[in-house]
Amino acid sequence: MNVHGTHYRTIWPDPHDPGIINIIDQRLLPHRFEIKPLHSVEDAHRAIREMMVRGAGLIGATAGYGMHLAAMTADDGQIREKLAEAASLLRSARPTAVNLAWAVRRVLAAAEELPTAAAIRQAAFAAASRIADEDAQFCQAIGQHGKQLLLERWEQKGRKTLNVLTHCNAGWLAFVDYGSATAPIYAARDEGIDLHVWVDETRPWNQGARLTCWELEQEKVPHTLITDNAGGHLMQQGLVDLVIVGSDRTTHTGDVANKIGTYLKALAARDNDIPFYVALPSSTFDWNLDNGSEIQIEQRSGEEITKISGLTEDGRMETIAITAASTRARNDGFDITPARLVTALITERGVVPPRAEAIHMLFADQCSSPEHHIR
Ligand SMILES: CSC[C@@H](O)[C@@H](O)C(=O)COP(=O)(O)O
Repeated sequence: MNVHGTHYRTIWPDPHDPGIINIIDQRLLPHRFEIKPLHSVEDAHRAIREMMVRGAGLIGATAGYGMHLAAMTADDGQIREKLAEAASLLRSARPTAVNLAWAVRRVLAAAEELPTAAAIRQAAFAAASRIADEDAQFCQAIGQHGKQLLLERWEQKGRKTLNVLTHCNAGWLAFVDYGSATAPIYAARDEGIDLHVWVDETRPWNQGARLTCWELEQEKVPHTLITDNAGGHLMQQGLVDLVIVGSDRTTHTGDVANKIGTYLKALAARDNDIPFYVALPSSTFDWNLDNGSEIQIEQRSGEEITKISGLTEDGRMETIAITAASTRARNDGFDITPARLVTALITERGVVPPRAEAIHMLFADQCSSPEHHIR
C-alpha cells in the first residue's frame, strides 16, 4: 500500500543489513507512522506480544523473520538449539492466529537436516521471505476472486452504491500487503464499482476505528465508522449489502475464529439474508481441528476495556480510565462463527463453501501434507 506516496509492505528486511527487519508500530496509528527495527527473535516476540504488529498474516510473517533473526544471531555450534528455543518463544507470543505456529514450523522444516550453519541461515531467510512474499501474493489473488462477488451484488442492486460491512482490521496492516477482507474491496474499487464501507470500531483495541479507517482513507475508499453494536440495525434498515471479514484460524470444516464480535455480525447477517464472507489465505486453515470450539481463544487484560488510549490535543499518546477502579472486566479476544453462518470462504485459490469436502478438494495438497500440519 502507498503511504505518503511510497509503497510499503508491513514488514521488510533492511536492504543493507539482513540482520534488521523493519516493521510499522501499529500501536501508534493513525496518529503516527513510525518504522521500528527488529534485531533479534526477542524483539520479534515482543512486537507480536505487545501488538506492534498484529493480524494473522503479519503475525505469521513476523514469526518467520523472527526465526531468521534467531539463526542470524546464533553461534554456529548452537544454531539448532537456538532455533528450537526461538520456535517455542515465538509460539508462546499469542495463541489464536494459526499462522504463527505454521510459519515457525515452515522455517524449521526448511532448516532441517542441513549440514552447516551457513546453509541453515540461508534457508531460514529464504523461507521467511517466501512466507512474506506468498502472503502478499495470496491476498492479491483473494482480491481477484472476491471482486467477482462484489461485482455480482452490485449488478443485482442496479449498480447503486454497494455497502460492505467489515469488522476489525483484516487489511494491509494485518498482512504483508493488500489484506484479505480489504483486497476484494480494493480490486472492486479499481474496476469502478461504486462502494462504501461500514467499519465496526472493534472494541476494545479499536482496530476498525484506528487501522481500517486509516487504511481506507489512504486508499481513498469511502467509509463510515460505526459502533460495534450498530451493524444489525443497519442491516435491518437495508443499508448493508454484504459482510466481509478476515480470520485468525479456520478449521478445515469451515468454522471461523475471528475478532470478538464477528459471530454477532454473522447472526445478524443470517437473520437479514445478507451474504457473510470470510476472506483468508490458506495459511489460516487449521488442518488438525474438526470443530471451532477446540480453538484456543486469547484472554487479554481487562485493562484494555476499563482504560482507553488516544492522542491529546498537544500530540501526546495518553491512557485514561473509563470505569471505576474497582470494575472487573473479562476480555476474550476472539469468537467462533460456525460454518453454517458463513456464505463462503474467499481464498487465494477461489471461493469455496465452508464445508470440509469442498475445502479439501481445493487444498488437497495441503490438507494431507505434514508441512501444513502444525502439531
Ligand atoms: C487477518 S486477522 C483477522 C482480523 O479480522 C482480526 O481478527 C484481527 O485483526 C486479528 O486480531 P488482532 O488481535 O488485531 O491480531
